[in-house]
Amino acid sequence: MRNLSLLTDLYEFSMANGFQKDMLETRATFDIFFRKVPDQGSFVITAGLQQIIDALPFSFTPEDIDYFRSLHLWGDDFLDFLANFKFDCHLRAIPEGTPVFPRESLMTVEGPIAQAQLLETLLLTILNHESLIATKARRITFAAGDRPIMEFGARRAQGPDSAIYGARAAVIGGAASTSNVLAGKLFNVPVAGTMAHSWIEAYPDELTAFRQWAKYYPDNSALLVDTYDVLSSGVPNAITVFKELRAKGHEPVGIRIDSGDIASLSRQARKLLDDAGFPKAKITISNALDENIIESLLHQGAPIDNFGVGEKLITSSSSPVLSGVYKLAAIEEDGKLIPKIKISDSREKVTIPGQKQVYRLYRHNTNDAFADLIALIDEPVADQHELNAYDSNPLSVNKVQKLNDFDAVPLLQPVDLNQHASNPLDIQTFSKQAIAELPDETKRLTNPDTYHVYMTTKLAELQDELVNGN
Ligand SMILES: Nc1ncnc2c1ncn2[C@@H]1O[C@H](COP(=O)(O)OP(=O)(O)OP(=O)(O)O)[C@@H](O)[C@H]1O
Ligand SMILES: O=P(O)(O)OC[C@H]1O[C@H](OP(=O)(O)OP(=O)(O)O)[C@H](O)[C@@H]1O
Ligand SMILES: O=C(O)c1cccnc1
Repeated sequence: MRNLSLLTDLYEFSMANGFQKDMLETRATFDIFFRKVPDQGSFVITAGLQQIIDALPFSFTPEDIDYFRSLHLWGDDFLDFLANFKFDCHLRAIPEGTPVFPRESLMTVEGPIAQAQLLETLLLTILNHESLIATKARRITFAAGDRPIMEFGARRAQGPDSAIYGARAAVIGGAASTSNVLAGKLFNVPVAGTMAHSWIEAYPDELTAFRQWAKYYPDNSALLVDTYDVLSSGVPNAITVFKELRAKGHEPVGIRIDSGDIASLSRQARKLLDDAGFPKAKITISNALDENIIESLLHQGAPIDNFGVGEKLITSSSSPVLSGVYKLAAIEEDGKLIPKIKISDSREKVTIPGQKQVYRLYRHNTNDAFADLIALIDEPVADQHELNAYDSNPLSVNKVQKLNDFDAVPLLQPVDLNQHASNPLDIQTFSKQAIAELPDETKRLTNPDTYHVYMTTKLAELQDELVNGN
């Protein structure tokens, strides 16, 4: 694992330098949350916790300290502090794969303020990226239904890290496999793929190219049929090779189409394959696919079995930013954590103060989640079945709601920095279960219904008090 301790903005060090002088032992709590869901969806799939665990505890090497010294920004006392500090931050996080909603904390950091401040950029870059791609993958796999999505994006990702961790996040969000071999090795997820046009172009003709492929991969013969002409050349040549394979006792896998009008080509290719006696040969489609094109193709009745999805998934190109933020929620005074708030010009940006817990509320004795609730950490929410709740969205008109007959399950859990990494496919399974618990109206891709995130009365009053008292 690379040392990512310096992957932070300069101002974090500048602040830590001052904190080290003014409040060395003072502890603080920071929250990570976001305000807007990409693609106007209703929820984000959280991902990236494992990479944060891998990057911690952070520390600085003698070379790092030499580099800091060369900047001539800070004195020896701060450089000694950086060289010698013992990591003492405690993280709580909502597990990877969980659907999460605006304004609720996905992660909290509690620790000496100079250390906790230094974590901001690193935690955000990891969580924002992986959660963004897991969320996009969830949208794409939702559109595809039970048809597998192969993640094909490495070549179009914004650099190697986005390709590698994006592939992991794509699997968390629902992709069945990745074409990225390094991601396959690092995260123990399935790798899969077909062939490129270069394979076909390299041989004297398409039939020879298909035959050679079938010779080397008799049981993995997904042939790319659109190099010359799908219907007059690609599919007929594939059928010829499929017949030869079957004569030798191998069942062909199928074809891939990567251009043209996919609905019409897949329909005609299906008929040719069926008529030739290959109803089980699968049709894989690729070419700048996303959830909208996939929905449209399926709506057009295109007989597609698998989708290969690259650039629009790995870059989340339609909505390429998840703006998770890191905000101070409490700071120690006289041995107690005192809630803090950020009030800004825009009501939307007022933060929720204090050390908190996030609960998923289920209708009593069911797995039907209907809302989330943010509470102060020491409120006994899990024992209650009735309460007055305040919408955490400052723009909401129906501020107060009476909630009753619910079970509350806490979502933020302590993070063990030594915890064993889970397989992304297991996280995917967990994620699907957690999504299944949400109301169907909140899951549709277009104009999903709002899933409410409430605050307890105590928390709402605290927020009001701090807004009015400042
Ligand atoms: N029937 C269809 N309905 C909706 N979208 C389609 C359909 N057929 C293809 N598409 C999508 O339309 C977009 C453009 O397709 P087109 O074949 O013109 O792509 P292209 O990139 O120009 O082709 P090529 O890869 O040959 O250069 C792609 O994103 C493709 O997935
Ligand atoms: O379109 P994506 O969703 O990113 O899927 C991956 C693309 O990568 C390959 O294209 P290639 O690099 O050969 O370029 P092409 O667009 O000319 O096919 C493949 O044939 C897909 O079209
Ligand atoms: O295996 C494939 O078919 C593949 C892999 C990456 C990009 N495009 C296609």
